[in-house]
Amino acid sequence: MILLGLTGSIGMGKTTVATMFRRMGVPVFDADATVRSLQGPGGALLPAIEAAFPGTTGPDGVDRAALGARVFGDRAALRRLEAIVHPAVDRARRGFVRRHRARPLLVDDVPLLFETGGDRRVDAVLVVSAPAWRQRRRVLARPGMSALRLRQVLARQIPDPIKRRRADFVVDSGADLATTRAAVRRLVACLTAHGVRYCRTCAKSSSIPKPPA
Ligand SMILES: CC(C)(COP(=O)(O)OP(=O)(O)OC[C@H]1O[C@@H](n2cnc3c(N)ncnc32)[C@H](O)[C@@H]1O)[C@@H](O)C(=O)NCCC(=O)NCCS
Ligand SMILES: Nc1ncnc2c1ncn2[C@@H]1O[C@H](COP(=O)(O)OP(=O)(O)OP(=O)(O)O)[C@@H](O)[C@H]1O
Repeated sequence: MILLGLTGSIGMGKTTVATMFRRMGVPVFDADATVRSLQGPGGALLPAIEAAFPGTTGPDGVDRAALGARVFGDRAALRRLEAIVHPAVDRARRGFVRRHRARPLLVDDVPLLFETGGDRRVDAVLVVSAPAWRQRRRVLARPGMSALRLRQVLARQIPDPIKRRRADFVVDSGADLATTRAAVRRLVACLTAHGVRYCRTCAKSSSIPKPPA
């Protein structure tokens, strides 16, 4: 079984590509959704988070703005939060892998895969990437998003060119959805038929798209 890490910077199309994998029958573990459910109403992590960061949880779960204000900009506090959140996400992921262990390919969708060292636990990494101007246009079209907030998020993420360099595979999401879907389909077919090592060679010879870093 191959565990493929799926990542990409904000607005690059990672969620869209994760949906494409699901529709092709590939099980996808959604790390972000897992965090949200563990931190949501009645979530298993609420007592530990309240103990470490008093006043940041309530009947609706974690107050993300309040918790963000406590941890972003304070490295030690963020590490304390991660020490609560990440082991629980790892447990949920191990359960997901166990449930689907008979499948040839699983996807681990983690927005901060490289930032949190998750690339070490997967067999290969797929980065979804588009030109920066297109990313910016997509993100700024979202309600409540501003140029300042985009700058702040980008400052906390490893830059896209470095992600692409570190990736085994890159899917270009800069063109239309059909082109991206075709690239995902080629990757699924190659990985399930031949495995990671062979597909890395395919990617280099460009039958699976890997734009230059
Ligand atoms: C502090 C929280 C509640 C703030 O939530 P909020 O919805 O306001 O922001 P969101 O999660 O969308 O993060 C905004 C941006 O901050 C950055 N960021 C979030 N968590 C981290 C982190 N652990 N390390 C570095 N950057 C981070 C990302 O670039 C992200 O795009 C939330 O980010 C959180 O619980 N983070 C810690 C858990 C974690 O590491 N999650 C991600 C990986 S599993
Ligand atoms: N070829 C393409 N591939 C992927 N997404 C595309 C493409 N063309 C247009 N889009 C659009 O770009 C947007 C990408 O948003 P998406 O939520 O998938 O990104 P994301 O990387 O998950 O973002 P975030 O990290 O902020 O959650 C969607 O609205 C999607 O429809």
